[in-house]
Amino acid sequence: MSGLSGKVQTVLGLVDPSQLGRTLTHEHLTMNYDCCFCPVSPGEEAMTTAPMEMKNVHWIQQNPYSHRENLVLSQETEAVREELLAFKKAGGGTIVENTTTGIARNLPVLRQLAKETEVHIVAGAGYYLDVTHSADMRKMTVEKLTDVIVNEVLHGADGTDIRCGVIGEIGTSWPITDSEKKVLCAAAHAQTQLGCPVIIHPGRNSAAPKEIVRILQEAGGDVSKTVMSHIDRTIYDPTELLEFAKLGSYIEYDLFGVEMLNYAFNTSVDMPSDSQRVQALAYLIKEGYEDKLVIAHDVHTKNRLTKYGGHGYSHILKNIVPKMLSRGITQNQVDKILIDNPKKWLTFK
Ligand SMILES: CC(=O)NCCS(=O)(=O)O
Repeated sequence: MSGLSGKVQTVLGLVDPSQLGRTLTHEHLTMNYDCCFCPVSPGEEAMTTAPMEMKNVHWIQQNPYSHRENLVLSQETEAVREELLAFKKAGGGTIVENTTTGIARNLPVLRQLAKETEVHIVAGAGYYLDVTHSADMRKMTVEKLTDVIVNEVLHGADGTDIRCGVIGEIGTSWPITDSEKKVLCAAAHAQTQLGCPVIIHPGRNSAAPKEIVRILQEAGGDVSKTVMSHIDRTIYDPTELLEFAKLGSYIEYDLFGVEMLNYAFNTSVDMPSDSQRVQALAYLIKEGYEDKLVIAHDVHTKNRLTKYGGHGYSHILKNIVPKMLSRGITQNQVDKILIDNPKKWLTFK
């Protein structure tokens, strides 16, 4: 294991796990999502470049991936700084920033935000979806990819001395591509060397999380120290959910705040509401999984910011926690989900 054992690595250095407090395990503070632009139906093209103003807010909320400017969260550092101060005031402590290579990770901005707001920020190592993999990166062997990821954690990423404290979000499509399989194996090998947390973005198919766990395990990864993201839009069937839960990863409901009729990336599924997300958490708690749940908003487009009429980074603390309590989830269970589980996951072995 590395010299990081027993610590959490933030963009400002190592901290004792007891310092983290309430933690959102999957957010973005600066990124660019151009790679996932969704074309609109004929006749609606003008909306893709419509100004981000009040009369267009509802359309953008319903079609977030079809509005060009909405995809450029990296232009909103000032608004994000204000939001982080509000998050801290609401009782928040730590944000895991999941932006990896391919969607414009910007570590100097993360370090600046952490200094200015005193929110702990943990940055992500590794690579996003296949669609963002460069020609050079595709030529790399698993061993070379492992070296890159290990280096991002031990020495710093993107030519900086700013170190990542988690591997991911590692992007996977469905079906998982060959290049993504190589990255998953590299993530598992790097995790074995470092004893570090890993977080995965599964493809949009209920079979995807299980298949990812299989690949990670075969490569020697520690699934008990891995978060499976976006379960909200991936596994709906309660029986399938329990089958997946048995595999032992953390289960992340991370689209809190998203209320959307048609989910453009997979129109065959109905995106759950926040109330349904809380019901899913209550169900998994009843089935004995309170030690394996983590939650977040996965802010990754501008419309999610309060500046644009969105819910911001404090929605969980201000609105979802009271809802959880009103639906029979105890304060002790809330604290596990927001404090204890993230702390355990983020601490290097
Ligand atoms: C940045 C990112 O990967 N967000 C996930 C969006 S999705 O709709 O849940 O796939």
